[in-house]
Amino acid sequence: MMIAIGTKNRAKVAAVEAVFADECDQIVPIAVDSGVAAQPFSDEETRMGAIYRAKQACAKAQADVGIGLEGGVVEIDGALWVCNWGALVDRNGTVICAGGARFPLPCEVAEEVLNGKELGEVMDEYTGKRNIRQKEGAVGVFTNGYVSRTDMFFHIVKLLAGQYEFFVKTNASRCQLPTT
Ligand SMILES: O=P(O)(O)OP(=O)(O)OP(=O)(O)OC[C@H]1O[C@@H](n2cnc3c(O)ncnc32)[C@H](O)[C@@H]1O
Repeated sequence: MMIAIGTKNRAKVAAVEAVFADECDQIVPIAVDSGVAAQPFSDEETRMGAIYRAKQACAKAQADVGIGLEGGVVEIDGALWVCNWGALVDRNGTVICAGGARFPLPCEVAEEVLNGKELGEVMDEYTGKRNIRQKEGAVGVFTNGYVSRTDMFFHIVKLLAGQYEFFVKTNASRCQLPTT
């Protein structure tokens, strides 16, 4: 099985490799568009970005499975929270999604993002380090190193892998509520 990941971000690639390395022949990181804003601002936009990345990666690499991982922010009760989503697609049109960790951003970071800066850029300024988005991530910084961005995406990728295995094994139908 060949898996394409819709990113070259090392924190994301490491998470996919940790889950799938033993099970597939090839894992190919490939740069693709997310199809959404560089800084997604809702769960829906972030999830759509993950799906778009997964589909693009699968098609571009002619892989069996494509995986997309996307980070975004969402406003909850007057605060700005980081949200994370993942998607797995296959050549038959199967689409599996999973949401991951959420945590609130400190005021000074949230304000910069609300003023139009990307979180990755703000995190580099805040920490005085470079490329935090490919390393511990905001989650690593604000959990004092307890949970890295790779740990966080590792959990999402396991949710994707497990759901996909269950879906293939049981051919279970997934719920699609009628839209009003
Ligand atoms: O290379 P790609 O795959 O594009 O990864 P990215 O980190 O640049 O892009 P995402 O689409 O995952 O995230 C959207 C924006 O939010 C930022 N972001 C999200 N989660 C983050 C985290 O935990 N740490 C730092 N930046 C984060 C990220 O850097 C982007 O500016």
